[in-house]
Amino acid sequence: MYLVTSEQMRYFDHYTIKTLKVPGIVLMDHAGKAVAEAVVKRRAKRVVVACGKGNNGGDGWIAARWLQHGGCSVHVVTVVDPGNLEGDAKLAFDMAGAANVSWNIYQPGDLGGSSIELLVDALLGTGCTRPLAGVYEQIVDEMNHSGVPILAIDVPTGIDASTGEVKGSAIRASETIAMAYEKLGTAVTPGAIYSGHTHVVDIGIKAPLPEGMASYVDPSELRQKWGSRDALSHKGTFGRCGIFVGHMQGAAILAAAGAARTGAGLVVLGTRGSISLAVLPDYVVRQAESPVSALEDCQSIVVGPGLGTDLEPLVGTASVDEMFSSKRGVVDADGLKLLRASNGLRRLNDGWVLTPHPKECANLLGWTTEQVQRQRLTAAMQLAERTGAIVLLKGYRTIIATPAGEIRVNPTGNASLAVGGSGDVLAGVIGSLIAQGLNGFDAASLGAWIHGRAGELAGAALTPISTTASDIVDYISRAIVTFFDGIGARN
Ligand SMILES: NC(=O)C1=CN([C@@H]2O[C@H](COP(=O)(O)OP(=O)(O)OC[C@H]3O[C@@H](n4cnc5c(N)ncnc54)[C@H](O)[C@@H]3O)[C@@H](O)[C@H]2O)[C@@H](O)CC1
Ligand SMILES: Nc1ncnc2c1ncn2[C@@H]1O[C@H](COP(=O)(O)OP(=O)(O)O)[C@@H](O)[C@H]1O
Ligand SMILES: [K+]
Repeated sequence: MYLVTSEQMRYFDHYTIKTLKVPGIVLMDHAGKAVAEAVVKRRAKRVVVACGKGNNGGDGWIAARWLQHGGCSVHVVTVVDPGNLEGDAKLAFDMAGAANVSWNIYQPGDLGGSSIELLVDALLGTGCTRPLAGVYEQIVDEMNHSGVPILAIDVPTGIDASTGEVKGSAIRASETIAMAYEKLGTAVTPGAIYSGHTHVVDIGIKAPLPEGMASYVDPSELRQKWGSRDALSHKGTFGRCGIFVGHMQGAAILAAAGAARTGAGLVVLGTRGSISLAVLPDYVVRQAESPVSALEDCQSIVVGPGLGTDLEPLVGTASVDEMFSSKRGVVDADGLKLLRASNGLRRLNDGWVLTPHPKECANLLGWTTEQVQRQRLTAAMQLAERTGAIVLLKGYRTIIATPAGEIRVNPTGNASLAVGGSGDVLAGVIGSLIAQGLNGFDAASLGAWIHGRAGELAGAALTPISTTASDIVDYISRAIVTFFDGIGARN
């Protein structure tokens, strides 16, 4: 499912109106009617629509007209004098006025009526370009404190529709009705948290899609690229995934388990010393002067899980430098510190996937963690551009960014994954997919999807409270079954 920016949405609107000759008011009528239908579905009978000065407000006036038409008790509170509306929004107001929709210009306290069952946010949509102030800030705060559920039209007011950033106040909606496409800013956090459930409605927009649009990670797209196993395949067909074992061996073994469950032909634990933990016979253990030489023949290397902080002996060694410049794989956790210490984030190839959590991302960029969490999309894109690698920024609605600026957002996963070792499993899963031949972007996307779904399934069966990282590994197989849902697992 595509996720669009404000700029792309403006182009789609423009193309539909100018090239396909569909008048803007027709699109707005479809939009307003879809909102009214969503309100009726919620069985709300007493509704207040808060309208702003742009076309989002126009959608609100039209929704009010349709609600009135359907027998609902509806009232509009507007933050601008309707006499100052322009274009389609003015037409929309005229239509609502002719239908005798009641309205008044917003006065603080207007929304205190205890009989209101639903508020509709038609204040600002994709045109919101600056932090809310004045009357917009006032009404948004009043709506948020009213205790009444809010349905947002297109984008909750105050969210940057392109980036998900919230620069000041913003509407906290329980539901968002998105016109034509979901906006990227309501798919990623923090915007996603303000949007509640987002439903997309078709309002008749049509235009040729530009290259490289952002999207949710989509199994139907990735099923074409991964999972088929023909009769003549052998373990060599599915690659060797190497795990660079450092001092904290438990994390490395979790990564190995994630890699094995995701189908690498062989999982190799490369170590300088010996492995003191019990290792399942599913993995091969190799000792060498450097873990890198033990993993020489691997198609991907997972560096970080269990590496430990004693990086001094590794920094600047020829084998580590050679690994970052010529191999492919995953860099996670302390591997990210090793990468920074080794090459100061010099350019990697996009066969490498960096998997920082927000604090690690902040350290790499020289930002604060709060800054990363406020601007997750920008952070992921900047790190990808700076390093030349694929960046997977962890957390709810994990973002996967390429150096060229392509974006995918992972829709799976919940707080069941918030447990030590969960990230180690993810690194192994992605490393396994790279070893099987997927490119870094697809491997990171599919890995995040499978890992997230495994966490959801484990949490549903075992409760999110008691799900462990090993449980996530155990549910990877079931996650893969749901990945192939509808067509059954490949032979
Ligand atoms: N014909 C079209 O273009 C259609 C537009 N649609 C709706 O129109 C919306 C986009 O309309 P607009 O481009 O008019 O944008 P908005 O309705 O979001 O409002 C933009 C206006 O608000 C001002 N503004 C921006 N940030 C502000 C802030 N923080 N405080 C106060 N004012 C602020 C801008 O200067 C501009 O005047 C979409 O989200 C969608 O709901 C849909 O009806 C489909 C058709
Ligand atoms: N609330 C959540 N919703 C979705 N995914 C989550 C949530 N909390 C954690 N995760 C996921 O769990 C993993 C945690 O990784 P990380 O922070 O590296 O943990 P660790 O270092 O303990 O293994 C990441 O993939 C992250 O996206
Ligand atoms: K809105």
